[in-house]
Amino acid sequence: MTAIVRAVGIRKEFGGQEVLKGIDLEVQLGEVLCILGPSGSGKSTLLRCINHLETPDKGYVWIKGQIIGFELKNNMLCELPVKAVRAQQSRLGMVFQHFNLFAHRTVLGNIIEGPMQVRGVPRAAATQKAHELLELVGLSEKAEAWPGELSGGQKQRVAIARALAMEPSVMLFDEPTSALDPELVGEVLAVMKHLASTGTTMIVVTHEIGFAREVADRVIVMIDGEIRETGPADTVLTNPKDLRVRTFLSRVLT
Ligand SMILES: Nc1ncnc2c1ncn2[C@@H]1O[C@H](COP(=O)(O)OP(=O)(O)OP(=O)(O)O)[C@@H](O)[C@H]1O
Repeated sequence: MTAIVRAVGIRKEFGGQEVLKGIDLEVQLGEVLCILGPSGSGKSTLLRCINHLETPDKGYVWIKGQIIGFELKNNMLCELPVKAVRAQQSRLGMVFQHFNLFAHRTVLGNIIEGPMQVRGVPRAAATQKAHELLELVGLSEKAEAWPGELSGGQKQRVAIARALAMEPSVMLFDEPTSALDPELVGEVLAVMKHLASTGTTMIVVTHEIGFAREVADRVIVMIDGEIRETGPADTVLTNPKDLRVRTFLSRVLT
């Protein structure tokens, strides 16, 4: 097995409150991992520590064997300069709850920006790839549209295409459907299901238990900054051992 993501001993506190209490986690090549848990249990913070949008107070994350945010100099770990961290982050496709599209760029402009600016891909190649990705997310006809002309579901599909354009090693989703009207959730989950079926390595923070049950290779449940349960979706969702996980699931499954 090949671990694409390895997190060891991740701790994070905000204002004296410990939000992550020593998280160890591995994600294998092609694996879909869903992170579930009550509001405030630290799911988003864990995701943000994995891609170094938050620097853990303790612990380290390796992406494809390379430690993120640091380099080894004279046998000592030193913080990397911001630009080098950005380059590392570009190997992690991040999809946020609130899309974060550039309002003053067209759909196509949003997708080609990263590959051209960060990876130096020529415009023609970036444009061709963007059209392929728009087809993948079912939005070929929207290439020249502005974000403001799109529904929430369409915006999120563009955000997924934009993340994929960077050819990331792993896709990170932070509650990608939470900001959507209920009738738009399905179209985004369908794109994510398709990605999962193509072997994309994915870490998904979600409240969509149905998605986790259907798509996840593995589920973890976080409670109060700790992983309290981990295993195949069916086992965790139908027969959790941890009492607090059982209480959480009984609330969300009814
Ligand atoms: N930048 C920050 N500054 C201060 N506190 C923060 C920050 N980010 C997160 N927190 C706090 O850390 C705790 C965990 O937040 P986090 O967003 O990781 O939880 P979550 O499980 O993703 O919750 P939700 O499902 O509601 O999104 C919360 O108490 C939150 O208020």
